[in-house]
Amino acid sequence: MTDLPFVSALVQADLPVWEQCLQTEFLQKMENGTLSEDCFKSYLVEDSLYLREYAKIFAWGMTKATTMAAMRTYYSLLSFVQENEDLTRLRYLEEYGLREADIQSLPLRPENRAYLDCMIDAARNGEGEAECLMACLPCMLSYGWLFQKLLQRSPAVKDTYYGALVLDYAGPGYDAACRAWAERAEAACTGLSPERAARCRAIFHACSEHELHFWEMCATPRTDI
Ligand SMILES: Cc1ncc(C[n+]2csc(CCO)c2C)c(N)n1
Repeated sequence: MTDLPFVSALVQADLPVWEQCLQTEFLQKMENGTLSEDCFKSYLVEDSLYLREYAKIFAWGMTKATTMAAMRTYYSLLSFVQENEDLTRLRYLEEYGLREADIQSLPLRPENRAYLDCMIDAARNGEGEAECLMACLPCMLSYGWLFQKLLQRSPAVKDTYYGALVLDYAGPGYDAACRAWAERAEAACTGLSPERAARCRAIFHACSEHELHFWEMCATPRTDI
């Protein structure tokens, strides 16, 4: 991504945070095959709630779109999230006897709520596409980076129960999607005033930190499912 200077600099600056994500108890256990199904089930439930709310970031983005190109970015992101995020997750949920409809009334845990509030605030109160995309990007790019690393370091993970999830994010299809989002974010962040560029960097960084807190939270399962 050296041809995307704004986005590359963001990623470089936050690699230490993403490295910390890899060191969290949840991902370490996923990598070495000792993650309990309780923890994983809890992650799936929390993440399903997260993804439902995550869709609203694009809704806020759309209200501010000034071009058809921006509109298209939002709806293609929205449909990608709904289609790609859902397949594997719904299959796992089903194995636990959980249907998506059954978990909708569960409360979001505080770390999840705080992360979503941060993203929604950026999309709702930011000036436009740049802020909205900065809020979404760490979630998208960190997953690609994390699961590629995990698979490189421990190829045997693909033969574990969690292999399907890892492969979803570590493959070339997901990588190509990340590249397309990064290009879109680069275009949205090119030529911003220094003040606005700094605000965008702060949003990206805050969201990377929230990803870390989300992984940390997942080491302790929910007690209400
Ligand atoms: C807490 C949390 N953070 C990131 C993702 C990953 N993710 C969410 S939307 C999206 C883009 C389309 O797939 C990606 C990669 C997740 N599932 N849960």
